[in-house]
Amino acid sequence: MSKHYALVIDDERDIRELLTLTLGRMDLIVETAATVAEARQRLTERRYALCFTDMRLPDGSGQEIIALVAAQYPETPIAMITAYGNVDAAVDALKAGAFDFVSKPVDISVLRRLVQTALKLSEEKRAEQSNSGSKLIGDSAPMNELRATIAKVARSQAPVYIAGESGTGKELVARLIHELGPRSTAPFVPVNCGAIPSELMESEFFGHKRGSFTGAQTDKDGLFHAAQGGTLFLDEVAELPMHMQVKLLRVIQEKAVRPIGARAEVGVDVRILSATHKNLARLVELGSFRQDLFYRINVIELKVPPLRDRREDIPKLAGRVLERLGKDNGTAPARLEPEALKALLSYDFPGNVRELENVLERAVALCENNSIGIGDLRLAAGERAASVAAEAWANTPTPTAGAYAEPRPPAYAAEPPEDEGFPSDLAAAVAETERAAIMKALEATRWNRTAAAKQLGLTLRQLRYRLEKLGIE
Ligand SMILES: Nc1ncnc2c1ncn2[C@@H]1O[C@H](COP(=O)(O)OP(=O)(O)OP(=O)(O)O)[C@@H](O)[C@H]1O
Repeated sequence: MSKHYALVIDDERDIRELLTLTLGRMDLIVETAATVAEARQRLTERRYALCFTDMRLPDGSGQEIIALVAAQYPETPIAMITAYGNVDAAVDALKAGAFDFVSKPVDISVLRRLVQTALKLSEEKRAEQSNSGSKLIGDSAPMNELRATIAKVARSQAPVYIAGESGTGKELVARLIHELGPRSTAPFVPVNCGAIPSELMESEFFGHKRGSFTGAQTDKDGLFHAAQGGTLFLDEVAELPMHMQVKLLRVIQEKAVRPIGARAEVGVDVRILSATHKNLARLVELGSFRQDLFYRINVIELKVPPLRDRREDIPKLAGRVLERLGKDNGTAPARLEPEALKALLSYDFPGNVRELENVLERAVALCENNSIGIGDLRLAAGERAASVAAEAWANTPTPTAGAYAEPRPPAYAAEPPEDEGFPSDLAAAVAETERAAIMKALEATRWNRTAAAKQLGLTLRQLRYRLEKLGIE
């Protein structure tokens, strides 16, 4: 069993030594701090299985530390060391979030019991956290393997690159890596790199100073700042334009950002996770993604398998989705008729789990008597389903039709404007054309957003962004 660490915070050297000795005999590795400042520092350095703090410290109070631990390190039990008979202080400590207290002079048998309880508590908290792994549904061999890898990489601080088709659960995986790791109490900040206009990217990522460009009316913190101490998840990382790739590489190497218009750089402590449904290694070969950045973000690569490679997970996933939809609608979960389940099991799901969710949501709305028949699923014909998504991966675009090339003309023929005159409101006219094109693609694909995005030469994310912007449900 791995050893547990304990932190003893007391300005009296005798107490520190006594507790170090006693706890050491209980197989704990003890570290000490004599001030609030030192304790804060220690707490950022490691996860303690247990903490003890004195009430009065030269630069603050034990209460302060208890509140800090309760808020930021909830998995660490903390006990207050109080003067004998000081009931009020003990009660206050418990109210602030301490799990127990010990009175001076310390009684060794009381201390022993307290340590045992604390360690149990600490284990329970950890188990609770690792339970969040159950958010990832599926018991197939690839999913079990994925879960084990997630648990392993969560402990490391290395950048992880999550590869996999659209809708396979890459963002979910990124969240789990964050939640199961030591940064779980700090923010998880997801960024869709495909949805930020290129000219705003630098300011979004690094922030800006007031007046640094037209429109910069106030100081603004960037995404790196928002993720300080936590995790920044770069989704659709293949969509980063070249100039941002260079800047990002620098930030990762220097661990510092310089907001636009600022003189000095600011240090950042952020773990980088990234994902794309494209084949990033191919994009590197084609020259549209920098190799040096690829190596930096791809220290560990994690592959999320497509749903058609783990069909045995479909019934459980469908069950969970139907349960959730039932709850949302205030009804019992809809039932899948055997034929419908059979159809789901043999469908290819180019849009993976997200498509399964969409298919079921539509089916619940269409079905009668809360029972989903094969017709309610409206699955696309077999050949069409044959892996639109897999194509995005395998046929990663040639340099001319690449991620940074001009968008391809859509597969449907855009109709030339009937009137040769100028529109009186260009923005509205553009939005109208965009809406018409999107609606046409959606109807042609029976609202299969993955397939529609493909037809429009967009990523699914880009399509979703536009749907939201145009208010298309
Ligand atoms: N194994 C899973 N268990 C439960 N839900 C899942 C699983 N995989 C995916 N999902 C659900 O499917 C949806 C899509 O997942 P997510 O957004 O993580 O996919 P993605 O791979 O990041 O997609 P994209 O490439 O489009 O960004 C989400 O609602 C997510 O909760």
